[in-house]
Order: sequence, then C-alpha cells, then structure tokens
Amino acid sequence: CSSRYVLSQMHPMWQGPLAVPGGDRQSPIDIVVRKSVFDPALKPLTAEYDPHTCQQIWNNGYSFLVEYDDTTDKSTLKGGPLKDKFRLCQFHFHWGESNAWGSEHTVDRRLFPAELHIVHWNSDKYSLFEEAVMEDNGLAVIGVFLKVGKRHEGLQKLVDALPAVRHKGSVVEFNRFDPACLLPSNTDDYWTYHGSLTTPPLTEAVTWIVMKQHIEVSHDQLAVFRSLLFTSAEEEVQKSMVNNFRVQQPLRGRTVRSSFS
Ligand SMILES: NS(=O)(=O)c1nccs1
Ligand SMILES: [Zn+2]
Repeated sequence: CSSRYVLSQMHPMWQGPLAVPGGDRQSPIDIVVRKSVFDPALKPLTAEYDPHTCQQIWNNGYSFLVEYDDTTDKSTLKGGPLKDKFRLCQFHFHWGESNAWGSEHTVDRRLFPAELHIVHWNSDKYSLFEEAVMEDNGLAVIGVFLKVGKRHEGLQKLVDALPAVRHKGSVVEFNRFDPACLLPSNTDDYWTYHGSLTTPPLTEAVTWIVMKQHIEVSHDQLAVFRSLLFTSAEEEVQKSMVNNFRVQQPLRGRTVRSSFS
C-alpha cells in the first residue's frame, strides 16, 4: 500500500519536540479503564482479509511494514465503531529493548512489551491512503498488545523473513499472510477513541480500536524484532531497532468508549 508515502517523511527527532498545530486528539494515550464509557451501540468487528493481497515486508527505518495491495476492496474492515468500509493497507509493530516496555498505548498505565497496528483507510470516502490520511474519518487502526509467553505459530513465517530486511530501506517479497491470525481470539471486546497517527505526519485521522485481549509471542520471536536495524547498510554506526514507540499524549477531554461492560 502507499503508506510508504506517509512513513518516508520520518525523521528520528519526530519523537519529542514536534508539536502538531492544534493537536488536541493525539495518540497514543493511557486507557483509564474505569473512565471508559460502555457503548452498547458498538458492534462486533468484521475483518475480512484475503491473504493473497499480501505483497512485501519493508524496513522503513522506523519499524517493519507488511504491506498489502490496497487497489481493490479484497481485504477490508467494517463494523465495530466504523460507519464505512476500510481497506487494509499495512501492519507493523512497536516494541522495546526489554520486555518491560514497548507498547504505545497503555491500560491503566500498564505497559506491554510490544503493540501490533493493523492500518486501514476509508475506501467508501477516499480513493488513496494519502488522501484518507489527511481526513478525520480517514483511517482505522486496530491495536493489539503483545505479551511474552508461548510461541505464536502464525507469526513465525513473518519472523523467519525479517533477517532479509535487517537494514533501513530493504524490501523482501512476502506473500499469503493473513493478518487475522494475529488478532486475539476475542475481538468483540475493545476500546475505541479518535486519535492520530503515532508517527509522522501525526495527522488526527485515526479511529483507534484497541483490543482488550492480548496475544502471546515467544521471547525468541521478539528478539528477532530487536535484531532489526534503524540504519541502512551504508551507515558506519548500526543502531538496533528498539524503543520505536511514541510518548503518550494528553487526552484533552476525549472519551474512550468500550464495547464491553
Ligand atoms: N503507528 S500508526 O499506526 O499510528 C501509523 N503511523 C503512520 C502510518 S500508520
Ligand atoms: Zn504504529
């Protein structure tokens, strides 16, 4: 998908000083469970992904993106808090150098070792990711927390391909991967709120859908994530790709809704 347009504007210093003008719905945030509001109108999510739309894995110098062909509506997300149909574009992760931290969202301040983001754009309203990324109702991102435990069999195919994209800028062909295998068994229980991309351009275009149930991956699988590099092959000093998460942002009066009571 064309999220490379968005992510290629990355620069390491975006973490801190970059204030988004008028940014009052930034992400990530801490989800305070007792302050979330149960909304019985929230529906179950319907994710229908065609594994054949999987195209490649790309190290963009910030994370590794598994990118999908988003020129048709073959892989879509609807339901949940969404009114429109959203097209799968890519998924990626954020993680720490240690298992003690790494996620972007937290639940009652609890940190997880990593967080999966499955990125979709509103194909009922827009015709390209680049357009949707600038609009309020443009994107829907599913967030799933990762915990260290038993090995995730579905993830292993992706883990085995990662050494081929060790350096920033590398791409490897990657086919037939269904991101649904990375969703928790229960996708009916989630929190949802309006926020932003957590990497540049940080636009406030995202309906966040954060799963209550986490998935488990093994310590060794997470170690392969940490073997990736922020730096390209040409750079003298190689830097491990770790701690690629944004600092938490103020809630600014937003309400986080829950699909469960
Ligand atoms: N980390 S994120 O899912 O908010 C994202 N940033 C840019 C494209 S997708
Ligand atoms: Zn992300």
